[in-house]
Amino acid sequence: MTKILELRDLALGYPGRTLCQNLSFDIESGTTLAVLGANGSGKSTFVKMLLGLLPQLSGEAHWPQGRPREVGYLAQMTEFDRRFPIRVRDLAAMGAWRGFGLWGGLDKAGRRRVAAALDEAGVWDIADQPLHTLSGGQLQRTLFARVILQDAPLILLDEPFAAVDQSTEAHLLTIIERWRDEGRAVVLVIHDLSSVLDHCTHALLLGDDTATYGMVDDVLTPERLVAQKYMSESQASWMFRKATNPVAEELADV
Ligand SMILES: Nc1ncnc2c1ncn2[C@@H]1O[C@H](COP(=O)(O)OP(=O)(O)OP(=O)(O)O)[C@@H](O)[C@H]1O
Repeated sequence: MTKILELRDLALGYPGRTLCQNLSFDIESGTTLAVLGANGSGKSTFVKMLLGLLPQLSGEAHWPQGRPREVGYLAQMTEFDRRFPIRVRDLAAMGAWRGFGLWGGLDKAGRRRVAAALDEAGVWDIADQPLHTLSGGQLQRTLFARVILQDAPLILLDEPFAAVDQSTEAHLLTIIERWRDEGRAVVLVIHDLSSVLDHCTHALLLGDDTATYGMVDDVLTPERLVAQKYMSESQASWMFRKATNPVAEELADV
């Protein structure tokens, strides 16, 4: 595994408002980091800091291999204006703009890459549809195709499953797993604990002025989730009974 980013004693927030501090860990290639926490705990702030849109309040963020030319990014869907008058294939192709420049056109190889990304994301059949006609799930798949085309070593996804159904979520999770298998690092803000337990390697749990980082199974214990007010005791006992009891899981799937 290669270190992509080293965070040391980092404090996050805004002038006059610290959200969390003492963040010290590495983000490495071939890992999937789930960022969890209650609303307002600073998850999007953390992602925006990684993206370089916000400075940290203090501490250091160091890129041992140099800052990558491209960081893949998917913003929260609520930040996206789908009235933009372009088609599915044009939005996806924006992920490959470095290959053809801001004002240039795609060559044959570029068009093939766009088609392959749309196909992998499951939106090839609607490639010519304008954005305003898409459902939430179709738009999210198109945005995933754009991230595929960014071909970045670090990929940041802010609530990628917020407006999608179960089968779309399962499909998008396979793309995230491929990214990890290819040695990319994926950081995703996510609320669904069962997806975190099944698909992520590491977790960062943000709470009131606290942050816990580690392997998923070490961080997401029922006791900690309750202590950090992420869920109530009854929710935690239901959740973990389901996650650790295969018979209950099978019954839940019927
Ligand atoms: N530009 C800003 N200036 C000052 N405070 C901000 C700014 N942007 C966000 N905040 C505050 O910082 C806190 C954390 O916001 P953030 O969006 O990172 O939370 P979050 O964990 O992603 O929340 P959610 O789950 O609701 O998306 C919130 O209280 C928010 O109001």
